[in-house]
Order: sequence, then structure tokens, then C-alpha cells
Amino acid sequence: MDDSEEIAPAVQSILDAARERGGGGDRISVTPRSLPDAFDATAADGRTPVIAEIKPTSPTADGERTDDPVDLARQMVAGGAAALSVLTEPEHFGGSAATLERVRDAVDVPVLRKDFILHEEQLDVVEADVVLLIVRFLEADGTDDLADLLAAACERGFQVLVETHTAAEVEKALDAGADIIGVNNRDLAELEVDLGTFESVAPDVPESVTLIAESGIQTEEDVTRMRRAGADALLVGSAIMDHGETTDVTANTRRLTQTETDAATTTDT
Ligand SMILES: O=P(O)(O)OC[C@@H](O)[C@@H](O)c1c[nH]c2ccccc12
Repeated sequence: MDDSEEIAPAVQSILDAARERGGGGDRISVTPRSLPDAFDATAADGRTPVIAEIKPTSPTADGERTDDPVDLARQMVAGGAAALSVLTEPEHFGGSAATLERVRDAVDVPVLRKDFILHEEQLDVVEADVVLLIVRFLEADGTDDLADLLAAACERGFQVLVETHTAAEVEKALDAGADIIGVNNRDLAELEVDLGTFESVAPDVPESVTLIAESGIQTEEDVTRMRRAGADALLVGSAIMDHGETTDVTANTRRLTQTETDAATTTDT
């Protein structure tokens, strides 16, 4: 872990809980739905590739959404989402493996398991098409090494989204063999969002990598801004599924997936 910047207490609490969580049972073997193919198909259809996130609550959210995640998932797909992300972290995000399982059974698009995986056995909890590995959290003592965990995930059939926040972390992700990289606009030290993060880090990512802009994307302008900066896809939670229960999830998703952008998609070159 980079000691030059403290992480937020809420994030420390998430990590402490993650260390305590055990693994699943039997070793998982999954046949995944391809995430890059889903992005390509969406772009070919004239939509912006968006991963819509089901996050019942979070340390930065007000309140909790209690409506059925499967209904939310269907609404997101109806709004044109290329893929879904489901939080499985129980203590701070209101997620569960059972929710992910139900959602994945209900839709045809790839589903990302959003959790804080620190050890190989924590991969063996639930089948998903993609798992998240966060570079910053895999540098602390007592966690598995990023490259080892990435290889262990691939051996099980998972695709892996490696989350970064700085150019140095992108370098580490590439060295570990990542071919899908996310740049999180939310800083885990302050929990503040700055879309300039993606803009400054994206140029360091090779064309061959599938590149995802994560967090803080609210408006059509934000979508255009991230696509112009080179995002192949966007990961959006709060703007689609606010925590007030009154919002129209399909309309929110459609607004972002139908944003016109003149960004050259890197996938068809
Ligand atoms: O709700 P937002 O700002 O649209 O962000 C979604 C997603 O990027 C965010 O939830 C996230 C990004 N990386 C994470 C790691 C763990 C938990 C959550 C996240």
C-alpha cells in the first residue's frame, strides 16, 4: 500500500471487513459472457457502452434502495445497458452473492461482481462473468499478489476488470497482465470524484486494452467527456440508481446510453 496517502476511514473499514471474509466452497469454473464483445455489439448498435451498477447503498450514498435488484437489472437492460455490475459486499454496500446469482439468471448481458477480493479463495463465492480486482488494495501486507490473483481468476474462467487510479497503478495492472482496465475517478483517500483523473490517466493505457471510466458520471456531458478521453465504456451507479426510490431507472440508463458522441471508438480500428 502507498503510505503517502491515507485511505478514508470508511474504506479502511471496508478492507478490514474484507480481510475477515472467507472464501466459498468448491472451486468455481465459469463460462463467461464476453465483456468486450458486449461493448462492441452495443457500439455497433449506436449506443454508448455502459455498465450499470446495482448498489443498494454505499458509504457515500444517502439511504438504501430496497426494491428488487432483479427488477432494477431488467430496467437497466431495457435502457440499453451493455453490462451490469452487482455489489456483493454485504456490510457497507448492502450486496450479496445471492443477488448477483439471481440477476445473472435474469439477464443475458455480462455481469461484473463488485467486491473487495483480497485472496484467491474469495473468488470461489459465486459465478460471474467478470470480477473486480483493485490494484491499491492488493499492495497491503497479507493480501495476495495482483498478478497471482489475476491468473487465479482467469484459470477459473472469469474476465478481470483491474481498477486503477493513477498512472503508476496502470503500469502495475499492465505488468500483471490486465487486458481490461478501469480508472476510478473516485479517490479512495478522500472519496471525492474528479473526472479529470480519467483524462489524465487514459493516455497511458494502450489501445489494445479495454478501458473503462468509473464513478462520478452523471450527465450526458460527462459521458461525452469520458468518451472523448478514450473510454471504451463507462461504469455508472448513482446517476442511474439514485437512492430515493422514485427515479426511473430505464430512463436514466437510456439518457446515458443514447448520448451522442463523436469519440472514435477504439474497438473498431
Ligand atoms: O455511483 P458512481 O459514482 O456512478 O460509481 C459507480 C462505481 O464506479 C463505484 O461504485 C465503484 C468504483 N469502484 C468501486 C469499488 C468498490 C465499490 C464501488 C466502486
